[in-house]
Amino acid sequence: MPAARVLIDGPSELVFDYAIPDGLNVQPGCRVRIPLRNKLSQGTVLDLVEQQDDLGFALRPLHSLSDPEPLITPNLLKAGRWIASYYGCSIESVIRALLPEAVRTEDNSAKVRKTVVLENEPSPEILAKLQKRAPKQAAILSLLTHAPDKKIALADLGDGASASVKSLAKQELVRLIEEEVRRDPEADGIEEILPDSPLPLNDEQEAALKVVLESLNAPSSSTPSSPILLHGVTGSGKTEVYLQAARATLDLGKTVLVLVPEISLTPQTVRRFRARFAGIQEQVAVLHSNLSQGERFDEWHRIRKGIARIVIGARSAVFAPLPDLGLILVDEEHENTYKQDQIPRYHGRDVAVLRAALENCTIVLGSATPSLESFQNTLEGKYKLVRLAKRADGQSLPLIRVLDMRLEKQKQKGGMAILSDRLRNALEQRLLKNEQSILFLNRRGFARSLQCPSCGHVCMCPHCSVPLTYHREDERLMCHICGHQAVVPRKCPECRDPAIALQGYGTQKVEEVIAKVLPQAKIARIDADAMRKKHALRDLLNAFQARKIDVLIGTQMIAKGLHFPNVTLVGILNADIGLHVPDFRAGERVFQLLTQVAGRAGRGDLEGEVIVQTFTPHSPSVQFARHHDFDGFAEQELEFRRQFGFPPFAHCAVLTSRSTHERRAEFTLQTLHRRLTENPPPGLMIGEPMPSPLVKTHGQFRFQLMLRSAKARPMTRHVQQVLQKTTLPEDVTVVFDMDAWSFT
Ligand SMILES: Nc1ncnc2c1ncn2[C@@H]1O[C@H](COP(=O)(O)OP(=O)(O)OP(=O)(O)O)[C@@H](O)[C@H]1O
Ligand SMILES: [Zn+2]
Ligand SMILES: [Zn+2]
Repeated sequence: MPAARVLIDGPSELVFDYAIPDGLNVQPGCRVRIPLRNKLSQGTVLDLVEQQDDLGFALRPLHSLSDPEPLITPNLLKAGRWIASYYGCSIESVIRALLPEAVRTEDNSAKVRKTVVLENEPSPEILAKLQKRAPKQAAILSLLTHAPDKKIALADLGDGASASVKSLAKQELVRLIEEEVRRDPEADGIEEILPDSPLPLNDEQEAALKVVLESLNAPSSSTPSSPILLHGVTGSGKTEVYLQAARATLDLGKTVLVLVPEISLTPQTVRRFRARFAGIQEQVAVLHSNLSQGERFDEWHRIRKGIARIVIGARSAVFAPLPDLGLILVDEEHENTYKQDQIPRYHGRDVAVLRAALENCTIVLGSATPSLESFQNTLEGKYKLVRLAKRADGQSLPLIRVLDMRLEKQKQKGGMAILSDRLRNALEQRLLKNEQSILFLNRRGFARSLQCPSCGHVCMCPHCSVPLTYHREDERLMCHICGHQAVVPRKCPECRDPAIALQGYGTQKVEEVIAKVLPQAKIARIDADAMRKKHALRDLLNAFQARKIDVLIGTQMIAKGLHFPNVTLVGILNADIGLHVPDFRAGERVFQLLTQVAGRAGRGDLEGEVIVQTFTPHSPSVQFARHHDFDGFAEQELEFRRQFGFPPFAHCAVLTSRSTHERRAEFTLQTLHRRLTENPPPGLMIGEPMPSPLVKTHGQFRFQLMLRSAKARPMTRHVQQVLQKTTLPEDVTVVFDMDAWSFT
């Protein structure tokens, strides 16, 4: 008689075996009710195990099944185990990701959503006090004051907001109510979508589709076909290839999973899927982050039953329980939003590749700027490479001009040098011709490097070839990889200019400047603040589409997948910023960003122009982007990565300790470092414990060290073993981030 090995819900990771009562069809992945101490609890069956005869006591029988069918399919359970061991996290945390809260809680029929309502406008004194003492509460209040109807769903405030809300409620500043919601996620202001039909493909698209179809039609008995990397320049019609591949998959009676970096930032992609499959609207499920619990529950079950046959969602949708999965599409596969920055810290694209292998289905990773990880996989023959080198509408890629802001700075004599004369003239011309412009402000990275405004010199680590980070508190420069330290130079080491200093300005400032030089222009701004209001982004993009706006100013948010035929000018104000952060992917990110942003120009009948303002005009990221030369960039960047032992030639993980108590956080990491170096697996490179670039956030001090190894598993295992053997002080949290994408 097999017994059921059950993982009990809850943070304590309890796993117990239970006997299976006669007549109960219990399988791995089933949700069950079990007796625990004196009450009934819920859990998930991880495995069926042989009951041992010599236990000396009888196992307690489990009580009942919560759902007659296993909620986690065998393949997803396998993926879950892989994630737990690869990323070094608990299987419980992975099950949480696999089964959304809405699906795990038993009473999911509730059609209510917990909503936070502003009860009393906070006085400036209270706000100031909160900003110091409880910044999270202050942030919630400021969100509420700007929200429509002064209310926001609790779920939209993100993980861990409950405590802050509770405390705000105690101060009678907010109220938590349960709001009735409609269960139709579409009912909420989605505009009418006109159906469209497939476009005749051009030769390149045809060839790309053929590769996908070959994989789709491969007999299921054969070995799984390799993942396909679709490298298509901006505007080359990748989406059309996705759409036709999706259609072919449905025709085979199979289902389709579409992953996008973020639903709200890729409205046009979502809209095109809806439009193409409009006749079978109910077959498309879009997993927004703002679904209520009830909606999420409904969608999840619609997917599991095979009613929804196309699922579009961000990272976590990789766990959507689609039956008969035939095709996974990962759009903008290079995007770092695919990496989850909370436990379990999985990478959505990598899990998608794993899932495709387990389900023996086709997977396409698409991008105009593929990650070097994926690209290297094509060079090693693990992935197939398919290319779309031309724009679908026959237009050429936009002309990119690089403007040396060091000269501009001299001309403008000590000013902030936000807008060059060249860019200003170009904007004026567009206004005269009634064409539109996008101005892009790079805001990545708060941890600033030191750059000379006169000659563009950046202070670099002599050992690691990454920029040194400036620590204001103690006026030091520090390398976050090896620990090298230097004093802040009084003069630029290159040109002797004493003005070497931090630069930084925001979208608001840009808006001011533009309004001054182009008083007649209609200007709008998209940034994190503007995004907060529901539908604000969509409304703004619609207004831009309708040409009610001349100049759109924005940050990273406008870099992705937008298609506006009347945009003929894109200005990139400060191409450098992201270049000088202490992150070996900095160059890659800047290249991606410049290419993607430039790709927003000239997507209609009119030719596009891109002006890139930079203090380092000769940096490879800028130059290769300017020449639309992905291969050139990849070759040089891969050489650098290989030489210094960075991904894709090694796995890179970060171990972080944090505490409100600075010394204890530091001491803990030093202890861990000592133990890690005691008998490391061969090939493991262990960095020095260092303050994080963001040393103090949310009142916590953070220290980190970087680990690298060509082999992933031995590294994760070694760290887990050391962590298990080490008793951490109560007020210190230690986080292990495998395949880290953020080093701040
Ligand atoms: N075969 C085709 N014939 C005519 N027009 C096409 C064809 N394929 C795509 N297009 C059009 O070309 C434009 C750009 O295509 P699409 O947005 O799919 O490109 P993309 O590669 O996804 O771009 P990006 O990476 O920049 O988001 C769209 O307006 C699309 O309708
Ligand atoms: Zn200088
Ligand atoms: Zn260094």
